[in-house]
Amino acid sequence: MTIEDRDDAHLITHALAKDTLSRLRDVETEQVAFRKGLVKLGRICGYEIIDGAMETEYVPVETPLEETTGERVRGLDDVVIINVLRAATPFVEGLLKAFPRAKQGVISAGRDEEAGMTDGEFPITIDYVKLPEIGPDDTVIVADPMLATGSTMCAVLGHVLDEADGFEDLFVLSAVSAPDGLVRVSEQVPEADLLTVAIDDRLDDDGFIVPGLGDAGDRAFRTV
Ligand SMILES: O=P(O)(O)OC[C@H]1O[C@H](OP(=O)(O)OP(=O)(O)O)[C@H](O)[C@@H]1O
Ligand SMILES: O=c1cc[nH]c(=O)[nH]1
Ligand SMILES: [Mg+2]
Repeated sequence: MTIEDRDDAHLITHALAKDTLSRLRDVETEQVAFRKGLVKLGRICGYEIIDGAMETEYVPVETPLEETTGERVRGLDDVVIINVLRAATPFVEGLLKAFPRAKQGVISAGRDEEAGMTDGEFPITIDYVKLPEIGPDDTVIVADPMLATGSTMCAVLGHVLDEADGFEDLFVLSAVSAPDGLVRVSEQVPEADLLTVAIDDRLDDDGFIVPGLGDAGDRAFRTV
Protein backbone atom coordinates (compact mmCIF):
# COMPACT_ATOMS: atom_id res chain seq x y z
CA MET A 1 0.00 0.00 0.00
CA THR A 2 1.35 3.42 -0.90
CA ILE A 3 -0.83 5.68 1.22
CA GLU A 4 0.92 6.82 4.41
CA ASP A 5 -1.17 8.14 7.30
CA ARG A 6 0.11 11.28 8.96
CA ASP A 7 -1.47 13.57 11.53
CA ASP A 8 -2.15 16.30 8.98
CA ALA A 9 -3.12 14.20 5.92
CA HIS A 10 -2.81 10.88 4.11
CA LEU A 11 0.18 10.98 1.75
CA ILE A 12 0.08 9.19 -1.60
CA THR A 13 3.64 7.91 -1.79
CA HIS A 14 3.59 5.84 -4.98
CA ALA A 15 6.94 6.35 -6.76
CA LEU A 16 5.20 7.21 -10.03
CA ALA A 17 3.12 9.88 -8.29
CA LYS A 18 6.31 11.49 -6.96
CA ASP A 19 7.99 11.21 -10.36
CA THR A 20 5.01 12.80 -12.13
CA LEU A 21 4.71 15.60 -9.58
CA SER A 22 8.42 16.39 -9.90
CA ARG A 23 7.96 16.86 -13.66
CA LEU A 24 4.97 19.12 -13.01
CA ARG A 25 7.01 21.25 -10.64
CA ASP A 26 9.68 21.86 -13.29
CA VAL A 27 9.38 25.37 -14.72
CA GLU A 28 10.52 23.98 -18.10
CA THR A 29 7.46 21.71 -18.37
CA GLU A 30 5.27 23.37 -21.01
CA GLN A 31 1.49 23.38 -21.34
CA VAL A 32 0.88 20.06 -23.08
CA ALA A 33 3.28 18.10 -20.88
CA PHE A 34 1.87 19.88 -17.83
CA ARG A 35 -1.72 19.01 -18.70
CA LYS A 36 -0.82 15.40 -19.52
CA GLY A 37 1.10 15.18 -16.26
CA LEU A 38 -1.97 16.26 -14.31
CA VAL A 39 -4.04 13.62 -16.12
CA LYS A 40 -1.45 10.96 -15.27
CA LEU A 41 -1.28 12.04 -11.66
CA GLY A 42 -5.08 11.90 -11.39
CA ARG A 43 -5.05 8.34 -12.72
CA ILE A 44 -2.36 7.24 -10.27
CA CYS A 45 -4.17 8.88 -7.35
CA GLY A 46 -7.40 7.16 -8.40
CA TYR A 47 -5.73 3.75 -8.37
CA GLU A 48 -4.18 4.54 -4.99
CA ILE A 49 -7.55 5.50 -3.53
CA ILE A 50 -8.96 2.19 -4.76
CA ASP A 51 -6.01 0.27 -3.32
CA GLY A 52 -5.79 2.13 -0.02
CA ALA A 53 -9.34 3.09 0.84
CA MET A 54 -11.79 0.75 -0.86
CA GLU A 55 -12.65 -2.84 -0.04
CA THR A 56 -12.77 -5.89 -2.25
CA GLU A 57 -15.13 -8.83 -2.13
CA TYR A 58 -14.87 -12.39 -3.43
CA VAL A 59 -17.21 -13.27 -6.26
CA PRO A 60 -17.82 -16.41 -8.30
CA VAL A 61 -16.50 -16.11 -11.88
CA GLU A 62 -17.22 -18.47 -14.76
CA THR A 63 -14.12 -18.48 -16.99
CA PRO A 64 -14.25 -20.16 -20.43
CA LEU A 65 -12.82 -23.25 -18.67
CA GLU A 66 -14.44 -23.52 -15.21
CA GLU A 67 -15.90 -21.69 -12.24
CA THR A 68 -13.40 -19.94 -9.96
CA THR A 69 -13.36 -17.20 -7.33
CA GLY A 70 -12.44 -13.68 -8.32
CA GLU A 71 -12.07 -10.44 -6.36
CA ARG A 72 -13.95 -7.25 -7.20
CA VAL A 73 -13.70 -3.74 -5.78
CA ARG A 74 -16.82 -2.84 -3.80
CA GLY A 75 -18.59 0.44 -4.38
CA LEU A 76 -17.07 1.45 -7.72
CA ASP A 77 -20.53 2.48 -8.91
CA ASP A 78 -21.03 4.65 -5.82
CA VAL A 79 -18.27 7.16 -6.44
CA VAL A 80 -18.83 10.88 -6.87
CA ILE A 81 -16.02 13.04 -8.28
CA ILE A 82 -16.27 16.80 -7.89
CA ASN A 83 -14.25 18.93 -10.28
CA VAL A 84 -13.21 22.28 -8.79
CA LEU A 85 -12.92 24.44 -11.89
CA ARG A 86 -10.75 25.17 -13.45
CA ALA A 87 -7.39 23.63 -12.56
CA ALA A 88 -8.90 20.29 -11.54
CA THR A 89 -10.19 19.51 -15.05
CA PRO A 90 -7.18 17.50 -16.32
CA PHE A 91 -6.68 15.97 -12.85
CA VAL A 92 -10.30 14.74 -12.93
CA GLU A 93 -9.83 13.39 -16.46
CA GLY A 94 -7.17 11.10 -14.97
CA LEU A 95 -9.31 10.15 -11.98
CA LEU A 96 -12.07 9.07 -14.35
CA LYS A 97 -9.75 6.45 -15.82
CA ALA A 98 -9.78 4.80 -12.40
CA PHE A 99 -13.49 5.50 -11.78
CA PRO A 100 -15.10 5.46 -15.25
CA ARG A 101 -18.65 5.14 -13.89
CA ALA A 102 -18.36 7.90 -11.29
CA LYS A 103 -21.13 10.43 -10.93
CA GLN A 104 -19.65 13.87 -11.55
CA GLY A 105 -20.18 17.27 -10.01
CA VAL A 106 -18.73 20.64 -10.94
CA ILE A 107 -18.09 23.66 -8.76
CA SER A 108 -16.55 26.76 -10.29
CA ALA A 109 -14.53 28.52 -7.60
CA GLY A 110 -11.86 31.17 -7.80
CA ARG A 111 -9.72 33.13 -5.35
CA ASP A 112 -10.09 36.90 -5.49
CA GLU A 113 -6.39 37.54 -5.85
CA GLU A 114 -6.87 41.31 -6.27
CA ALA A 115 -8.54 41.51 -2.87
CA GLY A 116 -5.62 39.48 -1.49
CA MET A 117 -5.29 37.50 1.70
CA THR A 118 -6.68 38.60 5.03
CA ASP A 119 -5.61 36.54 8.03
CA GLY A 120 -4.34 33.86 5.66
CA GLU A 121 -7.64 33.52 3.77
CA PHE A 122 -8.85 34.60 0.33
CA PRO A 123 -12.37 35.71 -0.53
CA ILE A 124 -13.76 33.02 -2.85
CA THR A 125 -16.19 33.57 -5.70
CA ILE A 126 -18.40 30.58 -6.52
CA ASP A 127 -20.02 31.04 -9.94
CA TYR A 128 -21.56 27.68 -10.67
CA VAL A 129 -22.52 24.58 -8.70
CA LYS A 130 -23.94 21.42 -10.28
CA LEU A 131 -23.79 18.31 -8.13
CA PRO A 132 -25.31 14.87 -8.58
CA GLU A 133 -27.40 13.32 -5.82
CA ILE A 134 -25.03 12.25 -3.03
CA GLY A 135 -26.16 9.62 -0.53
CA PRO A 136 -24.94 7.44 2.34
CA ASP A 137 -23.36 4.80 0.06
CA ASP A 138 -21.25 7.27 -1.90
CA THR A 139 -17.49 7.77 -1.78
CA VAL A 140 -17.04 11.44 -2.60
CA ILE A 141 -13.73 12.72 -4.01
CA VAL A 142 -13.36 16.48 -4.23
CA ALA A 143 -10.40 17.07 -6.54
CA ASP A 144 -8.26 20.18 -6.84
CA PRO A 145 -4.54 19.90 -7.60
CA MET A 146 -3.62 22.81 -5.31
CA LEU A 147 -4.59 23.26 -1.65
CA ALA A 148 -2.95 26.53 -0.63
CA THR A 149 -4.75 28.55 2.06
CA GLY A 150 -7.66 26.09 1.91
CA SER A 151 -10.12 28.95 1.33
CA THR A 152 -11.38 27.51 -1.96
CA MET A 153 -11.74 23.99 -0.59
CA CYS A 154 -13.64 25.16 2.51
CA ALA A 155 -16.07 27.10 0.31
CA VAL A 156 -16.49 24.12 -2.03
CA LEU A 157 -17.00 21.65 0.83
CA GLY A 158 -19.66 23.97 2.29
CA HIS A 159 -21.74 23.39 -0.86
CA VAL A 160 -21.06 19.66 -0.87
CA LEU A 161 -22.13 19.29 2.76
CA ASP A 162 -25.24 21.42 2.17
CA GLU A 163 -26.40 19.25 -0.72
CA ALA A 164 -25.25 15.76 0.32
CA ASP A 165 -27.72 13.47 2.03
CA GLY A 166 -24.84 11.70 3.84
CA PHE A 167 -21.82 9.86 2.36
CA GLU A 168 -19.67 6.82 3.03
CA ASP A 169 -16.37 8.73 2.74
CA LEU A 170 -15.45 12.29 1.83
CA PHE A 171 -11.96 12.66 0.34
CA VAL A 172 -10.26 15.93 -0.53
CA LEU A 173 -7.63 15.06 -3.13
CA SER A 174 -4.82 17.41 -4.06
CA ALA A 175 -1.42 17.10 -5.69
CA VAL A 176 0.35 19.75 -3.60
CA SER A 177 -0.80 21.06 -0.23
CA ALA A 178 0.44 23.79 2.07
CA PRO A 179 0.43 23.11 5.81
CA ASP A 180 -1.88 26.11 6.45
CA GLY A 181 -4.48 24.81 4.00
CA LEU A 182 -4.49 21.34 5.52
CA VAL A 183 -5.05 22.83 8.98
CA ARG A 184 -7.84 25.15 7.77
CA VAL A 185 -9.74 22.39 5.96
CA SER A 186 -9.35 19.82 8.72
CA GLU A 187 -10.52 22.32 11.35
CA GLN A 188 -13.48 23.58 9.34
CA VAL A 189 -14.54 20.24 7.83
CA PRO A 190 -13.38 17.49 10.21
CA GLU A 191 -15.43 14.86 8.38
CA ALA A 192 -13.16 15.17 5.31
CA ASP A 193 -10.11 12.92 4.81
CA LEU A 194 -7.26 14.86 3.21
CA LEU A 195 -5.22 13.04 0.58
CA THR A 196 -2.22 14.63 -1.07
CA VAL A 197 0.93 13.71 -2.97
CA ALA A 198 3.10 16.36 -1.31
CA ILE A 199 3.02 18.72 1.65
CA ASP A 200 5.20 21.70 0.81
CA ASP A 201 7.01 24.15 3.06
CA ARG A 202 4.89 27.28 3.19
CA LEU A 203 2.85 29.96 1.43
CA ASP A 204 4.43 33.12 0.07
CA ASP A 205 2.96 36.60 0.64
CA ASP A 206 0.69 36.16 -2.40
CA GLY A 207 -0.71 32.87 -1.16
CA PHE A 208 1.31 30.68 -3.54
CA ILE A 209 2.64 27.35 -2.37
CA VAL A 210 6.45 27.26 -2.03
CA PRO A 211 8.17 25.44 -3.65
CA GLY A 212 4.88 24.38 -5.29
CA LEU A 213 4.48 24.34 -9.05
CA GLY A 214 3.18 27.83 -9.75
CA ASP A 215 -0.38 28.52 -10.88
CA ALA A 216 -1.76 25.16 -11.96
CA GLY A 217 -4.74 26.64 -13.83
CA ASP A 218 -2.60 29.10 -15.77
CA ARG A 219 -0.03 26.45 -16.70
CA ALA A 220 -2.65 23.93 -17.85
CA PHE A 221 -4.81 26.43 -19.72
CA ARG A 222 -1.95 28.70 -20.93
CA THR A 223 -3.46 31.86 -19.56
CA VAL A 224 -0.11 33.45 -18.73
O1 LIG B 1 -6.30 27.00 -1.19
P1 LIG B 1 -6.54 28.29 -1.89
O2 LIG B 1 -5.71 29.41 -1.33
O3 LIG B 1 -7.97 28.65 -1.99
O4 LIG B 1 -5.94 28.12 -3.36
C1 LIG B 1 -6.17 26.98 -4.11
C2 LIG B 1 -7.01 27.30 -5.32
O5 LIG B 1 -6.28 28.14 -6.22
C3 LIG B 1 -6.31 27.56 -7.51
O6 LIG B 1 -7.41 27.96 -8.22
P2 LIG B 1 -7.55 29.45 -8.83
O7 LIG B 1 -8.29 30.34 -7.89
O8 LIG B 1 -6.22 29.93 -9.31
O9 LIG B 1 -8.52 29.21 -10.04
P3 LIG B 1 -8.23 28.44 -11.41
O10 LIG B 1 -8.40 26.99 -11.13
O11 LIG B 1 -9.28 28.96 -12.32
O12 LIG B 1 -6.85 28.79 -11.87
C4 LIG B 1 -6.36 26.08 -7.19
O13 LIG B 1 -6.75 25.29 -8.28
C5 LIG B 1 -7.32 26.03 -6.05
O14 LIG B 1 -8.67 26.00 -6.47
O1 LIG C 1 0.51 27.80 -5.46
C1 LIG C 1 -0.67 27.90 -5.85
C2 LIG C 1 -1.69 28.42 -5.03
C3 LIG C 1 -2.95 28.49 -5.52
N1 LIG C 1 -3.21 28.05 -6.76
C4 LIG C 1 -2.24 27.55 -7.56
O2 LIG C 1 -2.51 27.15 -8.71
N2 LIG C 1 -0.98 27.49 -7.08
MG1 LIG D 1 -5.33 29.58 -10.96
